[in-house]
Amino acid sequence: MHIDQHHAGQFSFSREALYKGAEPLPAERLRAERFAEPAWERCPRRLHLRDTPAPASRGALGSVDMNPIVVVHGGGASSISKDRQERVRQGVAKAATLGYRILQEGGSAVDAVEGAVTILENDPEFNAGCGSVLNTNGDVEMDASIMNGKDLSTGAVSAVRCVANPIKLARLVMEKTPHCFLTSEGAAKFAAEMGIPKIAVEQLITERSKRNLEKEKHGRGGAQKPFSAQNEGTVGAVALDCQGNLAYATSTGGIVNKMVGRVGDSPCVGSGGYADNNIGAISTTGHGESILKVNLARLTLFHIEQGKSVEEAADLSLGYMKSKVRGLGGLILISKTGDWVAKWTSTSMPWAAAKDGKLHAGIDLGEATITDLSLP
Ligand SMILES: NC(=O)C[C@H](N)C(=O)O
Repeated sequence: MHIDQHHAGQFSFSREALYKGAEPLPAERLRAERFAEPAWERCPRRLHLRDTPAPASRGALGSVDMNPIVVVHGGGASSISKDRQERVRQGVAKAATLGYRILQEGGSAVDAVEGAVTILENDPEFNAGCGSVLNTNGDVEMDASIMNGKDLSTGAVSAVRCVANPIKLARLVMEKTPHCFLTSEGAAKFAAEMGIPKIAVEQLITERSKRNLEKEKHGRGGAQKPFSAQNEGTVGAVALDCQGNLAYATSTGGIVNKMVGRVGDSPCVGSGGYADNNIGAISTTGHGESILKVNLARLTLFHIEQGKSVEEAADLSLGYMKSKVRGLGGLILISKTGDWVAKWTSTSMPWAAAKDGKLHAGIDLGEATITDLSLP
């Protein structure tokens, strides 16, 4: 099943309009405002965008001209069955490629992570958007968050049901409200105000998620395991744009057979992800309750601040979560200098990274392929 969702910004409100009851601004104008500056200002020295070189003064800015990078994950997992592996591989590759293309075309890190996560939410192989796991009532309740490392602005939603792309709603919370986090009915009401189409929850439910709920309820004696085979597939992305801005996005259906109203780590900034241009950007996955207890995302960035490499920081925080609360998971991380890593303590974690025209990807430990990015 595939859901075609109009861009959430089709009919958006400006912040002022939202609070003064004014007319909505057409998406075209909002987009025009966002991309008002010349292409070279958005992506200096990416001269394939426009042949006019940037004035010399632009080059004096310290934070511009970074090599763009996008890294995505498709969730820490116990194992991924052979028949799904190829589809999962293609899903993360497609998301990383699209995110990278957004950056190459002058989009921001926030645009890239939103775009990449939207692709994964629309892919029923992953536990986010269409394909989300089911709660104990057989219903979908989704969590998502996004953060802009430039100014630490952040938006999150939890327990949302009838939207195709929770990550787009999280971005609207970030950009169109004075708040950071909306939940349940409040989030649904806001989605309606933003013109996001309401969809039937059945459109998000797949046969696989129904089977997984049955397995979890009956096949395992009804007990919730800390991180079972059915709890895979949360999605996330981190990006560094050519102006040196970092961002993260994470989206999930949570864990199978969860209690109604359970909120995991993914929408909680500091646990499900974090982005700060002065440090790095990270998106996490795994057993949500464990991730929340150790604030996995911010803990990892703390190690970077202490001078650790991206590998060391990932090993330290994932190791701490394992030893302290016996929690398994994974993460993707880009430092402000453009070092990146994908690491996990679960059995596997599908991931893909796009940088320098190359696509790196893998699922299992020790597996990494490098291919040329197929860009138009
Ligand atoms: N697969 C996952 O990453 C699950 C997610 N962290 C949650 O607990 O909600």
